[in-house]
Amino acid sequence: MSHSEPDMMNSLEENLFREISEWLALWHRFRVLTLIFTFSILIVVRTVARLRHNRQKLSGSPRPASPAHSLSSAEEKWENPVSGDPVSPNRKSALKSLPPKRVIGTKQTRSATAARVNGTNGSPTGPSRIQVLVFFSSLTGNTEKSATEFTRKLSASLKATALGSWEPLEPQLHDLSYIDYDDYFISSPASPNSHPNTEYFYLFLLPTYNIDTVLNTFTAHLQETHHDFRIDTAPLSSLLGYSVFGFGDRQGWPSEQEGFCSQALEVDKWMAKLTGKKRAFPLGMGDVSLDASERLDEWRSGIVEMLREAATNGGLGEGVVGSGDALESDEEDIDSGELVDGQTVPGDIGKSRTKRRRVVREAAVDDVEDLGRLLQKGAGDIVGELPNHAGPIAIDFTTYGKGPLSTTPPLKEMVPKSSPTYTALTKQGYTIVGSHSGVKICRWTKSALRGRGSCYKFSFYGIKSHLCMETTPSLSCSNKCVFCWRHGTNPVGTTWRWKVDPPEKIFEGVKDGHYRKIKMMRGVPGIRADRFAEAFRIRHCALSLVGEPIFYPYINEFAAMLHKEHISSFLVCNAQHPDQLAALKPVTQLYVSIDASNRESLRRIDRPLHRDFWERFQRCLDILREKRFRQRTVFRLTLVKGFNVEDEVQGYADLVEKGLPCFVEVKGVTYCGTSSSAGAGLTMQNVPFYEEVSEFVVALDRALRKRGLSYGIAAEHAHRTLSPAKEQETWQTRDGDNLTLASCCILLASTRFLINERWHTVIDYSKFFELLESGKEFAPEDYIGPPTPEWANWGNGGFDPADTRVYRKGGSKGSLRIGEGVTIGSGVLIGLNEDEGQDGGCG
Ligand SMILES: Cc1cc2nc3c(=O)[nH]c(=O)nc-3n(C[C@H](O)[C@H](O)[C@H](O)COP(=O)(O)O)c2cc1C
Ligand code: SF4
Repeated sequence: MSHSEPDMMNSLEENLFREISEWLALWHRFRVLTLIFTFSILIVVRTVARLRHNRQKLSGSPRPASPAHSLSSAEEKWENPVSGDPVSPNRKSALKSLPPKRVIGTKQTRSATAARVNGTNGSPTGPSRIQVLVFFSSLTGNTEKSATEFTRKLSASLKATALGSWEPLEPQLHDLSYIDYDDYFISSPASPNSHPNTEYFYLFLLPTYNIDTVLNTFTAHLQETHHDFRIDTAPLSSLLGYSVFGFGDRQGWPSEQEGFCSQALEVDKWMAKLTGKKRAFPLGMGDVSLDASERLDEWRSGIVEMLREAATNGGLGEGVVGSGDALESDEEDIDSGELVDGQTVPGDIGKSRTKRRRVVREAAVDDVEDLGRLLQKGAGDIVGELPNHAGPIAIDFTTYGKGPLSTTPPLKEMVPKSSPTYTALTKQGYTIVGSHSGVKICRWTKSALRGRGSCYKFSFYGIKSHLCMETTPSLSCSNKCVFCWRHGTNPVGTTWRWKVDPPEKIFEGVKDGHYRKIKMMRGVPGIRADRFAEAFRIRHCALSLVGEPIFYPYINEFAAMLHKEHISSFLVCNAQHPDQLAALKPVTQLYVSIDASNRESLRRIDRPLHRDFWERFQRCLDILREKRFRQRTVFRLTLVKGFNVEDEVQGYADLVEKGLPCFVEVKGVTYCGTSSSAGAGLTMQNVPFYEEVSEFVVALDRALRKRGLSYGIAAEHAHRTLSPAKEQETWQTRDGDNLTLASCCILLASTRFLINERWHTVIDYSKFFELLESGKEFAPEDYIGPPTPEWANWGNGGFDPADTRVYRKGGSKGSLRIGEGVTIGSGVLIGLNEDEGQDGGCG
């Protein structure tokens, strides 16, 4: 039987209808699942695509035009933001398709940097180019205006400065609101292929806002980059360097603690981390309502000078912690305990000190016993040369009225470069100049550079520590004092038997050494740009470092050179060379160390080499008495408990009566923890507490009055700590270095300096030079300056309120003695050198 055509059609339609119904039923049954699945797939695909896009930005997305940047005509064409090479549109799309890139910033080693600069690492040599990038941000336009002007001036200065073989490129200005941070702050720009030796240098000009601005985003970016596990912690370490200048307003934010320039500080901190501490110049700060443009000009000059030096030396050169040496890896935060001078990190303090002591122990002591051995061994090696001076002679300071020696032994250098003494002294931070002079910056200079206080000479006499150079033209002396912080490494002797360097050589050498040390401070966190700039004009010289300055045969010529450059002179001698003291021409202030009040005590403390030491000492007091109307004279007393304090007040009063000094400075001994001091029986128990020093001064004052002598307690510089009995009153300071130090000095003055019931201990330095240059005789009263500041008067502490006292974070509440060592980490007791812990200067 066959089906008709309409039947067949019906059956087909039925089948189709059934299938559609089944599909619809299936759809209704699974539609939710299907939709979810489809959306999931779409989301995954989209996320992957976005991720790929973002990672490609690391290697090269076009940089959006910056309005400020367009000030420079050099930036018309599109460049590879990393290398700076021009990129064709085709190359751009090729860059986009690159796979995600891991960004690696290599920490530069000294040798690598040198090799890069010299082209000895296989990279092409040829003249280097310096590309300065100036980044700024601005809300109300002030910083933008300053940055534009700054860049223009910088460009002119760079063109006018001899940068050796380095070619300065036109500085580029970038507004942080418009650039892509990834282009500049994830890795250092690479040199363009056409100029493989391009060095990049970043400058930042930043205002501070306590409201949310682009700077918050920027600092967050720096912070994230530092912490990003895909990126090395110092990815910008191949920059030549960086520096930051902040604009703030002291009217609303008077101090850094209250937020002045806080965002510039923040950026400076993160950049130090990202560059591996390549802060090439200190953070500058300017008050927009007072001195911003002046400070900015100063800062610019400093930057140009630094670049000039970098060009000359082939890099930033040496620096102390945090100053441009990528190898330094300790924490940026100074409060975490950075030893500025010792290049030591907290955990290493014990180790480093131990090492230092070992070096010192290994160093042979050039003391009097060694002299014979040295002379025998090295006789005839070295003959001194004194161009323009009276030839090398063996000078015996210690014999009276003798003619020249009949036989002149061949002379040798006091501290030859090859000697262990030289090694030990340089390790301790001295710069040895010529063969017998030294210079070192003391911790107060560093402290003042950070705005954290000057030494007692500022409180008493108006000397700013960052303008002060501490030096000696003779590392040798004729005592072996128990408290000497020379670690027994210095040469001693009763006669000068060494080659004599000419004063010009010493003068130039010590200035150069001092400035070099100051320069090395440029990258230390907290250094104030204004003080840093000022520090390159020495105004004072403390001739007191170690040794005996008047031992040097040309001390008068040396002092004259200081005075010619209007550098005041404070000279400390140890009262063992009366002839030289008598022949000394006026200095700004003349000191004699009074280490004991009687013969036996002096013998025990100073361990003098001269047999007639007490007679010499007495003669020096007579000479000082004679000089008291021609220059300011000072007794410097160093109290050592158990040696020269107890029952000696009357003895000291006798000495004051004999010498009638203008001033008596009293300080407590600093324990230096060396084997020499331990060998002499000196321990921490010999270090007096602050109130013990004060009690002594009060008793001495009383004793002087009883004798009818007109003296009074004028001033103090008390970085004090109190004894455990007064522990609740204890506060601890941390001035500059990482250790909490106590330091105190109290000044008794003759009433010649009490005018209208006010002490006048400060010096009028200009007047001093004027009087000196007049050639006429003058008296100390002729160069008295303004009254001693109120805050320095006895009982007021002596800390300049304009500076910032820094309290140690989490510091122990226990009491430290003056100059006491502290126990750190592994429990090593660290002795402090006097120059680290106290007021520098010998005696
Ligand atoms: C709202 C506001 C907040 C500020 N906050 C601070 C501050 O916390 N610390 C500071 O030193 N200056 C502060 N300043 C001062 C600015 O940093 C200063 O005026 C600066 O020159 C502004 O730069 P600009 O004009 O480039 O935006 C503030 C100013 C304003 C208007
Ligand atoms: S301690 Fe001495 S060297 Fe240091 S700043 Fe004071 S005076 Fe100058």
